[in-house]
Formats: sequence, structure tokens, C-alpha cells
Amino acid sequence: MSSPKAEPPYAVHSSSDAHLPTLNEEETMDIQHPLRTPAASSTASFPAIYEVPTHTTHVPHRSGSSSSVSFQQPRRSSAQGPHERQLSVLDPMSDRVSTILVWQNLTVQARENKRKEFFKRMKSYKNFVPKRKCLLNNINGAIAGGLWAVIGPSGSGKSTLLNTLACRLDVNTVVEGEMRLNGAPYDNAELKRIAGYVMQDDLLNGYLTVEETLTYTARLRLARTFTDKERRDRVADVMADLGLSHVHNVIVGTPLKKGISGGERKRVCVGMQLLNRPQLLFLDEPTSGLDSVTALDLLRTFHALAHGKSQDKAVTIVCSIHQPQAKIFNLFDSLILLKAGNIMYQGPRKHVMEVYRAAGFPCPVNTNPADHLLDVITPPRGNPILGTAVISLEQQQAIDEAILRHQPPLDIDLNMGVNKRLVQMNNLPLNPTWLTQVQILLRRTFQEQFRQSRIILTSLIQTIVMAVLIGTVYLKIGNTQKSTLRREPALFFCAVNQGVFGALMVINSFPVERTLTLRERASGTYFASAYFTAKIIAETLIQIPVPIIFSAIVYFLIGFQATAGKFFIFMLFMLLCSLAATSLALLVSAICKTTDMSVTVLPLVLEISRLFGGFFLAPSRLPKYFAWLDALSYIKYTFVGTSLNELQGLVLICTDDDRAKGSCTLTGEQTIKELGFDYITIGGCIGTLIAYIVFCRIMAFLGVRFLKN
Ligand SMILES: Nc1ncnc2c1ncn2[C@@H]1O[C@H](COP(=O)(O)OP(=O)(O)OP(=O)(O)O)[C@@H](O)[C@H]1O
Repeated sequence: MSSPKAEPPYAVHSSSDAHLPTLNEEETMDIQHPLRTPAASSTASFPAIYEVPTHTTHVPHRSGSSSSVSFQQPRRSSAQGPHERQLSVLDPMSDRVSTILVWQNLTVQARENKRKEFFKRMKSYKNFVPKRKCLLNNINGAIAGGLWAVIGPSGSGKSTLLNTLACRLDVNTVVEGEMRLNGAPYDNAELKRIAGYVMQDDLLNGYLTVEETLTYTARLRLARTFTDKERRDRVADVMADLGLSHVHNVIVGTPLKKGISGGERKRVCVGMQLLNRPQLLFLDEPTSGLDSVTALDLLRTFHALAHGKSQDKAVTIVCSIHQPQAKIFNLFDSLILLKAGNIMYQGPRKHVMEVYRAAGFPCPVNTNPADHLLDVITPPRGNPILGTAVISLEQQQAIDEAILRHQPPLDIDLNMGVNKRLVQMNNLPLNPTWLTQVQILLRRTFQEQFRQSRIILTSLIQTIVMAVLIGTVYLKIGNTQKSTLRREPALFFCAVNQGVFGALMVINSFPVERTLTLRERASGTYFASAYFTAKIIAETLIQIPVPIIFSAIVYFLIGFQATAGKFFIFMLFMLLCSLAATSLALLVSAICKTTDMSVTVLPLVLEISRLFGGFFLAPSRLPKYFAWLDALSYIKYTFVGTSLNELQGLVLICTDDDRAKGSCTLTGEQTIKELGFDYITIGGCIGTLIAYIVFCRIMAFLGVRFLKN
């Protein structure tokens, strides 16, 4: 094929080309993109760069067989400058590009609603056609080295593409087509070992410093063969690469406690992924919420990382980004332009304007090229006040087709990259053991908790205040016949207080922590069981002082039976009640998943526990159909257990008044019978509460382990 135009595409801007103000001097360099092949129909509009012969290379399959793979070899045209190889990172044959991701006929659909679909399928089994929303529409593409931008209007499928390639799609989606990593199909487990994913919102432990955050991640993610010094060095390297060294000692921060800036938070998230030197990094909207200077600074860092200036090896970075500013746009090596689940352009960023110009849509003067790309493919909404016209569907289709027509076809081969170093799962170094993970997570949880000393202090003060209040309301209850009337409400109130307090703390903090955990686990940081074990141990240890302090104050102010054994049994019940409440709250928030839902459901569960707590209606006198709700009330087992403990062996004295009324026959044992508490023993109540705690925690673990979205 011969070139109809002698000039390279961006080498010289004629006066009519002067509308590309944002293209800098770098634009004059001609580059070869690996994925484009010459198209006969489009050669008229395309310069020599696309007119390169396709070389066929025989590369071995994983299976050992050989296959024909097409690669374009970069060729220097006479018009190309001496710096063209500067961007050789884009060349999949380059040794610096270690990962090639290819997808073919990729379609992603969202199920209407799993339950609805199931019932409709049951109703009309044979004729049933599920209604599905198409998110990605039979697209082909490849990513090989450099800094990539996935751009497109809102809702065009940028995040969906990223999530699909990173195997992180929602469960309600259906994926068809092929995706290959270095020529082989891959899954989430495999990708996790070599790729990182940074989500749009920066969810971090707000009470840890930057260095602590990275150090804990390094301990959890770096292979067990790393020494402490090597880990520290790796953390220091990452902080230096990302410009975080000056804030290493500053806490990340929470909405209430100021920490590092938004840009620095994003860098910490990226740093956590860079610690184990990934070959591929996905970033979902990394600049969202950042000011233009911070965003540009961040992208410059990504550019440096993608070109291997900071790390040993270049990391391929793929960012979904919504209308980047011109300076940011110019930092990208390659683009994927999406519209309604279709790829409108894929290839070098430097060629996209040429495609648009050839299609009849040159970028106007002083216009951000990224804005222009989106403006052309997004149908404007007509505005009668401004006098702007609506573009018909046909007109917009013609525009889209013109853009697509002026691009040479992609030469996608699923075997691309098969000659690269393959991901040998068995040869990858082993992560820390389960026990090490538990120890690290335990340390992290304690450190985080102790940083929140104000919350711990507040909860201790609250406990003391409540204990003194309850104690003084029922002060020195005595042991007259009448005292039984006050003894039972006092015991019930103690159970309710300890049975609600801990639950409310969990419900507010756990859903956020759960989301953070899901992310860390999605990155392969630790096992769900290691996290849960560490959490349970830490929470139990932190929770113990509250019921102890409460019992010590309340017991003696009220004046329950003054024997050591009875006091410690009372304290044990308060502790078990508190643990049962937090376990129940953990279960509710693990199943409900969001704080909003958990806060709605938990009060109902607590209310039922209180209602069937044995105080308002004796458990033995409950109607049969309520037996199951009664069995689920941990407050009941606490109340009945503490009542048995208090009433057994209680000697009630008889006052003159009592004698006059003839009611002097009451004993502790008789009161137990009257209240209907003689159906169970103290040991039975303790055993049931322990079983309750274990059951709730196992169910909460299953929720955390299996409910991911
Ligand atoms: N799991 C899902 N179920 C149903 N629809 C979905 C699902 N995921 C995405 N969508 C829809 O698919 C379309 C593309 O979503 P996606 O988040 O990929 O777009 P985007 O280009 O990243 O948008 P934005 O720039 O606004 O974040 C949207 O209309 C979205 O509502």
C-alpha cells in the first residue's frame, strides 16, 4: 500500500490544523500502535503510519502447539523523528510490556431481576426470553502497555468495561465472549496476583497513618519470603514514587478528623496496589473529586509509572476517566472511547483527532480535545430557549458511522502476548500464612481502635453513668417481701442496657468496615476467615471492660445478694448478654450489607428480644405460637439467668406490715416458681447464650464470606 499523503499525521499543522492548540511538541512524533492494521477503505485518510506490513510470527501456545499470531512491527517512515521509540512501551513485542489483555466478541448484559427472571422462567418455561440490558455490546479490543484512558459519556460503560476485564462484575450480570491474558483465559484469582484495581471512592482505615496503612498492606500482601527490612524498603519506595514521603506520619483521616488531602488519599490507594509490583493496574475514575492541579499531578505520576520511570518495570495502567482536562488527556498513550456499550475509537491517543478530522469533525480552536471527542458522539439535547436544534437519531448514527468508517480495523488475536512471560501460578511466591494474617489484622484492629480513644472513653463514661443511674433508681433494694417487686425490673433493665449498648456500636461501624474488607479481599490481601477471626478476638477483648465496670457499680448499689459467686455469675451474664447483642448486630449487618438497611432491621430484632425478654410475660406462660420468638431472645436468657442467680437461696424478711397483710410466706424459690422461671437452670441459660453467640457469629461469617455485593 502506498501513502496518498507524504506528510506524517501530526508532524506539521497547517493553518487549518492550528485548531489543535493542546497538542504539544510531543505530538510531532509518530508512533506505531500495535493493534491497528491497514484498512484498504481508510488509507485515503490515513498517513503512512498505518501502512505497515503485518509480520506473522509463530509463537508457542501454552499447550505447546504453535499458532500464527499477527503483530505489526513498527517501521520508521522518513518523516518520523528520532524519538519515536520513546513510546515503545506501546509495542507489545517490547520486553517492558509484560501483560497483554485481549477481548473478543465481549458482551455484558445485566439481568432484569434474578427473582423476577426465575418466576417468569417457571411460568413460561419454553417461550421464556429473559429481558436483559446490554452494557457492553459485542466489543473487541486489546490493552498492551502504557497509560490507557477509557473515556465516554456518563453511562457509556466505562466502569463496566474495567470491571469486566478485572473480573469484578456484579453477580446480576451475564458475560459472553473471550478474554485472554497473555494468550490464555484468566480468572479473578489469577488476575489478583498480577494486577491491581483502585476503585473510585477511596475507602481506607481513617485512623492509621499513611505509612502504617502501606506497611500493614505490605505485611499482608508481600510474599512470606520478604524480610521486615525488604518490606520497609518497599513501602519507602512506593511512598517516594507516589510523592507521599512527606505525609508518611499523617493519619489518613475521617469525615470528622482531618487527615491527608484527597489527592494523597488516592495516592495511598494506588500505593497499596503497587506494593507487590503489579503488571497491570485498573483505576476507576481516579481524578473524580480532585481539583485540576491535583488531578494533573496524579496523572503525571501514573504516566511515570506506566513508562517505567519509577518502578523496575513499567506497569500498564488503565483509567476510566470522565472528560479529562486537555493536559491530562495529552498524558495518555492510548484511548478507548465508549458510547452506549460500543467502542467508538480504540488506539493511540495521538491519532484520534486525525480520525475525527477525516470523518469531518476537526477539533475547533481552543477546545479541549477530550470534550470534543465526547461532544461529537453525544447527541445534543435541543433547547428552544437557546435555539439549539435536536439531532435526529439518523443524523447521529451517520456521525458515529463516519467516525468508525475512518478507522482502520483492529487486528485482534486472542493469542497476543502468548510469548510473554506467562503467569505461572504455581511458581508465584506464597502469601503470608493464615495465622500470620490473623496476627497482622489483630494488630491493625487494635491500633485502629486505640486511635479512637475518644470513642472508647465515651463508651466507658456512658457505662458508668448508666450504671450509677440504674443503681441509684433501685438503690439498696433490701430483702423485704416487697423487694421482689423491684428486684425483677432492676434485673431486666440491666439485661436490656447491656443487650442494646454494644449492638448500636457495631451497627454503625461494621457496614463501612465490611465494604473495606470486601475490597481488600478482592485484591487478594487476606482470607475472609483470617479477617473474621481477628475481628472477633479484637472486639471481644475490647468489649470485656464495659460489662465488668457496669456490673461492679450496679450490683453493689442495688444491693443484690452479696456473695462472690453470685456477683461473678451476674457479671458473666452481663458479658454474655453484651456479646450476644454485638453478635446479633454483626449478623444483621452482614446480611443487610448497608448501614441504612441494618439500622432499619436491627431495632426490630432488638425490640422483639426485649418483648420476649421474660419480663412482660413469663416464658412458661407464652402462647405456643410465640415459642420460637421467645427462644431467640438473648435478653430472656440473661434476665431469667440473673433472676435465678439472685432468687435462689434468697431469704426475704417479714415486716410487721407484711405480717398484718398475711403475706409472709414468700421465699426466693417460691418467687422463681411464681414467675415461671423454674423450667431452666442457670447453666442452661449460660449454655444457650454461648450457643447463641457462636451461631450468630458463624452466620455473620458466612454472610461476610459469601454475600459480596
Ligand atoms: N449491574 C448492573 N445492573 C444494571 N445496570 C447496570 C449495572 N451496571 C451498570 N449498569 C448500567 O450500565 C450503564 C453503564 O454503566 P457504567 O457504570 O459502566 O457507566 P460509566 O460509563 O462508568 O458511567 P459514569 O461515567 O457515570 O460512571 C449504565 O446505564 C448503568 O446504569
